[in-house]
Amino acid sequence: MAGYITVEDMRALEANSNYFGVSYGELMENAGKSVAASIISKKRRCSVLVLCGTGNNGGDGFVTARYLRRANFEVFTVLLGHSSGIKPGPTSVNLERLRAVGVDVREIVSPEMLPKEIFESYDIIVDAILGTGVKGTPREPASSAIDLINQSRAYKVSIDMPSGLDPDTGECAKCVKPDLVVTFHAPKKGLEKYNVEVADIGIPEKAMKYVGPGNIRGIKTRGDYSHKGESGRVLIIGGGPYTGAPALSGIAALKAGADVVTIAAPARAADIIASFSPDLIVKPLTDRDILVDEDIECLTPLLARNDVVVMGMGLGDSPRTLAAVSKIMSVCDRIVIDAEALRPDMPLRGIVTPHRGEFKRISGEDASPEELFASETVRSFSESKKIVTVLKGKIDIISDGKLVKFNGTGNAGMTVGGTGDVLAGIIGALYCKNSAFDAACAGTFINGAAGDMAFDDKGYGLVASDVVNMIPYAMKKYRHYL
Ligand SMILES: NC(=O)C1=CN([C@@H]2O[C@H](COP(=O)(O)OP(=O)(O)OC[C@H]3O[C@@H](n4cnc5c(N)ncnc54)[C@H](O)[C@@H]3O)[C@@H](O)[C@H]2O)[C@H](O)CC1
Ligand SMILES: [K+]
Repeated sequence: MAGYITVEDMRALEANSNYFGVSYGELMENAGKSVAASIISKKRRCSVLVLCGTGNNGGDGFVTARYLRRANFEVFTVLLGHSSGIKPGPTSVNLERLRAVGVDVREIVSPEMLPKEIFESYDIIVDAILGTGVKGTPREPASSAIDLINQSRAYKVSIDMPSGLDPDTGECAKCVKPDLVVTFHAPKKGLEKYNVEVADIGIPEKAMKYVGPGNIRGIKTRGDYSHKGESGRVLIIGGGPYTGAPALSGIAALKAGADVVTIAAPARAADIIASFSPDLIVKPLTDRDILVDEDIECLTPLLARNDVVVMGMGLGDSPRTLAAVSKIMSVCDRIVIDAEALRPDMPLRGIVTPHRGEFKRISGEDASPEELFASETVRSFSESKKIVTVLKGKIDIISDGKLVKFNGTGNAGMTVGGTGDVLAGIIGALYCKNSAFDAACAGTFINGAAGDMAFDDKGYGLVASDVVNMIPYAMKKYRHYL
């Protein structure tokens, strides 16, 4: 059996499935059909009572009832609630489809209305009252229905999970005690002690392997009650020969949700960077032109005050600078390392964001994107260094040494300079409040999605600052994707 899956992971898969082309309605159709098939494979034609809640678990029940009816079972359906309480979507559609094939669906809104005798007059009872959306102890009329189901001698089948059970923990203040549970896609830890069948409901492989809206929905960023600084403080150590790169990273980090972004840059570059945006705090370092060892003293309090460091972009590669970079890197644990700082002799940590050439420099592996896509090169490199790697390409490859995810957002217009700096800034912002792997996956998806929005707007004329401007729109579009 596949490993256990959590409710949160299932919701992410559902959202990704919808995004990659298999709709909630199709998933529900496959779910209900699989429950009916399981019953038909075990029981000759007989009478079935289907009890449905007002959520999608109930929707699965409506589909199950329709397939059992089609197989000439005698089916009676009870909706525990009023049909007006069903949200528009696959569940309401399937209620109508069930009624359209002539199956009676009685709406029961209070326990007194429950016809107790029917719990003893059907051979099978299908429990489609509550699934992963249960919150707390079952309320009426679900509560009384669960009691009546448990007192019945009928063969009891629970859809997805016994109604009332917490699928992640198995806790159950009051829940159905089924003979069989037909759950979807992968087993849940809370079902360990039940007789469980796992049904494939057609979640596309892309939904599992690629980053999608389902991986964004759980990302923590600025909340309604956040105080200044709570959403993350990012320190960018960059600039010197180049001034645009750290500025792009800094503004991208702000637009991705960081509260405060400080850019530490050599003196000459600092003034220029500060002129790019009033939103950036810029800290000039000691040397006019490059980052040097002497800067480490003044950087130390900044390193302590910030949640995440993003380092590399625009620093240049003078030996004095690289020596300082190595020392700074060795004292940071939440760091995003990009561009010139990506070198094999560096104590790489946190998250690295190489393109193909930089990946060859740090790993010695010069494989084509196709080979890398098909190989486990990135995973094993990440495992060996105990870091998260974002290998940028047409398809980005993200790994923490155990998991591998691909990202398909983005376009050829993003080969323009600076988009890597933007990515590093977005990931740095998300890394303030999320795990390295989640920040890397979500940041890569958002960066590409912002690039796609910029491409829609400007075609191949897009520049990195156009991508930066689209970050809030991309986050808004995909964080509420359900
Ligand atoms: N994961 C998948 O790929 C698929 C899952 N499907 C099915 O969808 C349910 C989850 O549906 P959801 O609408 O999120 O929640 P539920 O139907 O479980 O319940 C929500 C429903 O119940 C009411 N409710 C919540 N708590 C209580 C309570 N303590 N007492 C009474 N009523 C409660 C709430 O108000 C809502 O009305 C999943 O389990 C699968 O069965 C898809 O259909 C197929 C793909
Ligand atoms: K159920």
